[in-house]
Amino acid sequence: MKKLTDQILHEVIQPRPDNSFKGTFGKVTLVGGNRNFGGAIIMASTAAVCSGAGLVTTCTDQSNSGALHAQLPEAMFADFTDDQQVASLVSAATTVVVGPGLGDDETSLHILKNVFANVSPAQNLVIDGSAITLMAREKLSQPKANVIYTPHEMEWQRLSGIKIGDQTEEKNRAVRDRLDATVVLKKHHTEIYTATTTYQLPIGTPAQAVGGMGDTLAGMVGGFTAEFKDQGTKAVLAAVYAHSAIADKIAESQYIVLPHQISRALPSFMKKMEAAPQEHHIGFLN
Ligand SMILES: NC(=O)C1=CN([C@@H]2O[C@H](COP(=O)(O)OP(=O)(O)OC[C@H]3O[C@@H](n4cnc5c(N)ncnc54)[C@H](O)[C@@H]3O)[C@@H](O)[C@H]2O)[C@@H](O)CC1
Ligand SMILES: Nc1ncnc2c1ncn2[C@@H]1O[C@H](COP(=O)(O)OP(=O)(O)O)[C@@H](O)[C@H]1O
Ligand SMILES: [Mg+2]
Repeated sequence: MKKLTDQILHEVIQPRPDNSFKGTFGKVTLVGGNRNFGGAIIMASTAAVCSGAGLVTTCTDQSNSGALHAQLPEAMFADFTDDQQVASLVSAATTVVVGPGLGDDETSLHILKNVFANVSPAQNLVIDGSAITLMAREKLSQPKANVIYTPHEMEWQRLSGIKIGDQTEEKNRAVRDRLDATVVLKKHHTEIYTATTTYQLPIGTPAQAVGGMGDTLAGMVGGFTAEFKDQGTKAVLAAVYAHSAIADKIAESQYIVLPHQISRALPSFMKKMEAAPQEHHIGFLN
């Protein structure tokens, strides 16, 4: 297993060209957040916006609209039960993120099927949380797209059939190869399975063991893969690394890290990473 280093950040986070506009940095469409889990999709959307995606649209339960706009006026809203609107927002996206707080009832399943029916091979599709659980339970086929799964160990057990205690690199890779997708297996020292390589994240802290931490990562993967779309899988690696690097820094002075704090720290963190490597350790949160 290859250990990720902060080098990945310097490779991926490039200065923005002068001659650019929001369309240069990709569109992210996020789908999730039922009546009970609105916070999950708001956290994911916040992460996508703060990662620098050009345009972010959140397809969620109508009841979350006010909270979304109050927290994150940069995001646009769509009702996730409006099949036609979701279909066109999914088709137009650089990256689609589906699953944070989606839930696992009949409505959730219908929405997930609509998303899967409208993605195309050139798009990135981040499948997280409830969407992984639903796919496994309903035995849904994986749509043709550049698929990135972000399961925790139980979600990976459901999807892969490999029990948590048996999730070895060899077994995980065999399932990854069958899926032909990128797998971000989240835990302490998260593992990332790409087509060619297995990476391990050597950083991260138990201060991250807080609800919404994975929703935030899913939004960051969405934001990075849209903004840095030419970087391919490296954008996923950079998002995973940045998520825990920021958390480690916050955890120097806090017992726990709140997921939205990671998102809010992203713009200044990314500015430091864009700078020369020798400068990047100097207190980016100050
Ligand atoms: N504020 C919100 O709205 C939140 C909504 N959430 C959403 O709630 C839905 C259900 O997700 P959950 O993950 O809570 O529930 P799940 O039922 O999918 O997974 C939790 C179960 O997995 C087990 N488990 C084993 N290993 C684990 C590991 N390494 N990490 C996490 N759990 C592990 C736990 O003990 C528990 O029994 C998702 O759609 C998620 O996005 C959660 O993210 C929590 C916050
Ligand atoms: N002890 C830990 N050490 C490092 N990272 C952790 C630890 N516990 C949780 N995390 C990270 O927090 C996130 C949890 O994801 P997930 O369980 O999907 O959260 P949620 O669905 O509540 O948002 C993952 O990125 C995981 O790697
Ligand atoms: Mg999760």
